[in-house]
Amino acid sequence: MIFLNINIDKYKNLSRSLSREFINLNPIQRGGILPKEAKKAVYEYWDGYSVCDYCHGRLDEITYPPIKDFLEDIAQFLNMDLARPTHGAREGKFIVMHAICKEGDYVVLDKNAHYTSYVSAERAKLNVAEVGYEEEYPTFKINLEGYKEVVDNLEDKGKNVGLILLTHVDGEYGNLNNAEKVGKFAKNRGIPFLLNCAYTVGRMPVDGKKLKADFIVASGHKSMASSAPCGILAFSEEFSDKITKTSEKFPVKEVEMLGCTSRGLPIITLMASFPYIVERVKKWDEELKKTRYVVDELEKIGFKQLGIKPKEHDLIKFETPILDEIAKKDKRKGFFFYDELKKRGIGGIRAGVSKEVKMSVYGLEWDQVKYVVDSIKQIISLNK
Ligand SMILES: Cc1ncc(COP(=O)(O)O)c(C=O)c1O
Repeated sequence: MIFLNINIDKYKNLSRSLSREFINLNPIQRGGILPKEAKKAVYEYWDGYSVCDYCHGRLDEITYPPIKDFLEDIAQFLNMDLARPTHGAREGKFIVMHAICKEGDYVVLDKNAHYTSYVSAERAKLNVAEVGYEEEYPTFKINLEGYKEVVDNLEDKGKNVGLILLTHVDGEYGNLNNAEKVGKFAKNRGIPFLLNCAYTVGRMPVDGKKLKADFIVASGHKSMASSAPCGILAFSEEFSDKITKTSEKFPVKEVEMLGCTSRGLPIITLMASFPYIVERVKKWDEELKKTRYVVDELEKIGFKQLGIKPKEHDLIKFETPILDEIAKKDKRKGFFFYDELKKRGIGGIRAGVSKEVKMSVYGLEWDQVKYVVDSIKQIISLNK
């Protein structure tokens, strides 16, 4: 038999090298840590299509577990009209682009947009046009006024702009954009507006109507304390016909959802974490205090924060010439920092990188935040 050549030992006893006892500073992972209530639900729902016990044809209509209610509640939480589960922010973006744009249309997006915004557009056979920076190094701040110029230029050339996309907070610098400004512009021009909230919904309060968003995409595993892959697409009533269009052959199934999206454990964790999320976004100011404390303290020892100052989001990117100097002398090269942090029970910093580091202390207790700062200071003073 062919499969006898497969070495299956590596699949036995899968264990995670970054153990749960570690303080994980990886910005893409800090917002996805499950509270204990959600961990308990995992035991009940870990089998395949576990949410489908009482399904009458469509995921968003399931009443037990309460997916139907949850979608109404999450829409309300985001101040949007309707919501559907997705497998993540990227799937939400693709759904919107595919449902509302025509092949060859332009998506106008910010230069800090995530790669998945570009790939979604490519998959939907759309073109992209970028809105650039007001300032490059060191803030990499997007010139929001630039949306008008880019749209005007395209329209002057007879191109159709099918969608305006803004990354609410980008994954490179953690810059928070004034979404309301872009939302108002989009409304005035009659162009649908998609706000990518992968890094905001579930971490900080987001009010879709205030920001004039027609669509909000959120990421369960990045920012809503859920297992991957899952997310939310919230949208306004105006676009519901296109987003929720049903199949001709299978009239109960929504085409853009390929019938049903998150049909098992991830959506359970998303729902089980919802009460926790509702509470934690109220503590956003405290999270910003922790973030700013880290920046202030580490700038004292030669780190330089990139992106807009003061921080309005927990993702911090530092330029770290001091680490680079040490790496040049240390036999472990750039790996010394990762190695020294690991000895102190801290993980999530990319191994081998010494010129720039990204980190987040979102959701850590103050004593843990101080421990991280003190550990980094100690590593530098002992190794330089
Ligand atoms: C700004 C931004 N958008 C989208 C994503 C992708 O999110 P998802 O995995 O939910 O598709 C990321 C991931 O890092 C991101 O930083």
